[in-house]
Amino acid sequence: MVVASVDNLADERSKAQFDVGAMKIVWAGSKHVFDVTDRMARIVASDPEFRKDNRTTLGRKELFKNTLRKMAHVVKRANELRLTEEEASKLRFFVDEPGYLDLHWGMFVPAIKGQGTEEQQEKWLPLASRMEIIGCYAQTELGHGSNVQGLETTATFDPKTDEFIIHSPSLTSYKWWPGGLGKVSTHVVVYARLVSGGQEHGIYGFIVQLRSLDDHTPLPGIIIGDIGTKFGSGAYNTMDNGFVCFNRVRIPRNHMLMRFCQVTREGNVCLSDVPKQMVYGTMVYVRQTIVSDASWALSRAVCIAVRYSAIRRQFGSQDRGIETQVLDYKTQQSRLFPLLASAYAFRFVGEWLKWLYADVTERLQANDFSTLPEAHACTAGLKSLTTSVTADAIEECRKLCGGHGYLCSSGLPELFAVYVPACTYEGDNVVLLLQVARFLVKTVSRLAAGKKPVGTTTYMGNAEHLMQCKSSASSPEDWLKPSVVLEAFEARAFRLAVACARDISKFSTPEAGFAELSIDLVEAAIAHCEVIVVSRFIEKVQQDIPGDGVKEQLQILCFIYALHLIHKHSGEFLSTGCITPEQATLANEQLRTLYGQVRPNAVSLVDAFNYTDHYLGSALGRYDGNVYATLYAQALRDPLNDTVVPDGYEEFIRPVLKQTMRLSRL
Ligand SMILES: CCCCCCCC/C=C\CCC/C=C/C(=O)SCCNC(=O)CCNC(=O)[C@H](O)C(C)(C)COP(=O)(O)OP(=O)(O)OC[C@H]1O[C@@H](n2cnc3c(N)ncnc32)[C@H](O)[C@@H]1OP(=O)(O)O
Ligand SMILES: Cc1cc2nc3c(=O)[nH]c(=O)nc-3n(C[C@H](O)[C@H](O)[C@H](O)COP(=O)(O)OP(=O)(O)OC[C@H]3O[C@@H](n4cnc5c(N)ncnc54)[C@H](O)[C@@H]3O)c2cc1C
Repeated sequence: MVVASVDNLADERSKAQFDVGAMKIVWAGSKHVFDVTDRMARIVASDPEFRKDNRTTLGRKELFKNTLRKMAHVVKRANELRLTEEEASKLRFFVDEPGYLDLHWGMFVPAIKGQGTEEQQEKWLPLASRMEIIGCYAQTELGHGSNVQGLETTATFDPKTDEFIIHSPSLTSYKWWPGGLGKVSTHVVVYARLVSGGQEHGIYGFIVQLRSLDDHTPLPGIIIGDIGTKFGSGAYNTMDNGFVCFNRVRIPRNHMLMRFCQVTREGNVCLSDVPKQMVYGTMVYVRQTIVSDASWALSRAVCIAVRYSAIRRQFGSQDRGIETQVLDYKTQQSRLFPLLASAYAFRFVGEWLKWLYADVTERLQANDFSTLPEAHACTAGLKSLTTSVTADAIEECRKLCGGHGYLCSSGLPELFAVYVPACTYEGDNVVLLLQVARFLVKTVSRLAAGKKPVGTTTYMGNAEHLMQCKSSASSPEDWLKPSVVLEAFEARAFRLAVACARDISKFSTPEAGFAELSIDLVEAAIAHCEVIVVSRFIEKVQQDIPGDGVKEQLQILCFIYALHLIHKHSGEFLSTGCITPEQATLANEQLRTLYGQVRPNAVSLVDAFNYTDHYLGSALGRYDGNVYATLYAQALRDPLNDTVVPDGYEEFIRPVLKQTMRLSRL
């Protein structure tokens, strides 16, 4: 059935004022990445084994088995097609189903690469890459997640046998949450308190075998299982997040990951000459990948909401003529276009963070640890900012799709349920922002001592100016000047950080001040992270960007991103005196103009994400716009529509009707 809605998207596409193909390359990062991504997405989309439209209707056991089947198929296809690591990881990505492979490749392997000695890497990495063992990452316990130093699991060295004894001393010490642990993994990197010679030496990673490689039963001393059903239908329930209790489980000494700390045959603990925080390296790595993933999740939700908003018509017609596309309503634009702009902003900051991470890793390998605090602050802060915004944005996109957004066939409820734990895992977002705040307060106090700030805090070196400057914006157009925008963001962030540092010093101890002012500190941390995102976006749009009109569109999105934040945080921009109420009004006026400019390009800007209908998984976001027929077809496929008269009629409907009839006769 061809319906009028299909034409809507073709019309929209014909209005584009830029080269969509060139934008696709910018979004992907390079022609090479585009080609790989496109090919892998199509392989997944065309393979019936990777069907996912029934996920929300399956019970937990069926759902999990279905995931196991898909994961096995991923491994088989990757081998058959002789995929490179880059290709295989894209293939897994487009399968779009959380499963043990994510933790095996995303955390177990990186933990060994980052924390293992060369010898240990030589032993374990080939086993892991051939998938002769399946691994996961167990740090969190029932009683402690955020507070890593509070972990209770012990790894006690026994010099008599040259082994570590891994032990869970209490219920609260059971490992709890690790993905892949519950039912699948054969091995785990466990984080535990190292004890040797009766003394504690801090938290380190240990490789422990969990299950027999012959029949998959748990090894002696190990009690293990799944922690139970999680939020949402389908969603993260494809993953076997698990618990494990270790009852004095013995492992060879060389199963401790010893890159940064060695325990000798005699039980002596030798720390290498590196900061102890290097043990947290896997978290830094994963946080960096989570920032990149945020732009994918956000762009996916935005793609659905933009396309549907172009299809959906409400009101505005006289005598039953054609109604207005909801995308034309300014209120819809003001909710949707900042999210579209944020998707691009996060994509670029994610790419930059990848670069930063690679740069820091290179320095660490050369024993230069100077950039470690900044890498920690950037990954923690941007992970927090981008995941919080993305989770809220997915929910906003659901509302932007009206009632149909609430249907599982819109793809949005499941996307939200899968995505929202990103605000918690790899570090609770508030806890991580407090880490950024700690870094900022330190930077401010170093400034006072005459030290020059570097990296993303370089702007703070301009302290005197940032404390005094008043924005020069005197027309809406002035808000299109990068220097005007940047100055406002930098001044707000700096003034908030300085106020926190000043107020902390009024308390009896810095710790007391930090605890009492933590609400302000979190706001200062967000403001600093927004400086990073805005300045990276501005940097991006100042580069040469090939393709007709591509740069112009990105400039529009960049200013939408910045100006919507000024609007959102106007209280802070005003109270810190960075802008006046009149300038805030001018910024808003400019924002409205920019919405008008993005409007004709909106559908093409989401087409540039190059998502397949399989990946989107949404009746509302289909490329061809055939929304209503698809909604109807999917409704008919619902298990409840298998029969016309429902199961339960005889037992539960008929007696009620009969009873009602009896009553009405009385
Ligand atoms: C579909 C395909 C997907 C593919 C992607 C695959 C990836 C899979 C993605 C998702 C699946 C979900 C998997 C989830 C896994 C997990 O959740 S694992 C568990 C993660 N847990 C956490 O993140 C815990 C959070 N807590 C901490 O990180 C720390 O405890 C802390 C909050 C940072 C506090 O640490 P601590 O108490 O030791 O520290 P402080 O006293 O506050 O600080 C001491 C100094 O150390 C500095 N510091 C802290 N952390 C780091 C670090 N990571 N790197 C460098 N430096 C660090 C801190 O700033 C202090 O410095 P200072 O003294 O100079 O101020
Ligand atoms: C889907 C999912 C997958 C996961 N996968 C893994 C995995 O593979 N491996 C693994 O080891 N772990 C995993 N985790 C666990 C995850 O890392 C932790 O849940 C996370 O680190 C948060 O810790 P928590 O649960 O202890 O939260 P808590 O720290 O208990 O947080 C509870 C509340 O307290 C607040 N809070 C805590 N400390 C402070 C503070 N200092 N100041 C102010 N507020 C504070 C938080 O903001 C939050 O609001 C996973 C979790 C989820 C949800």
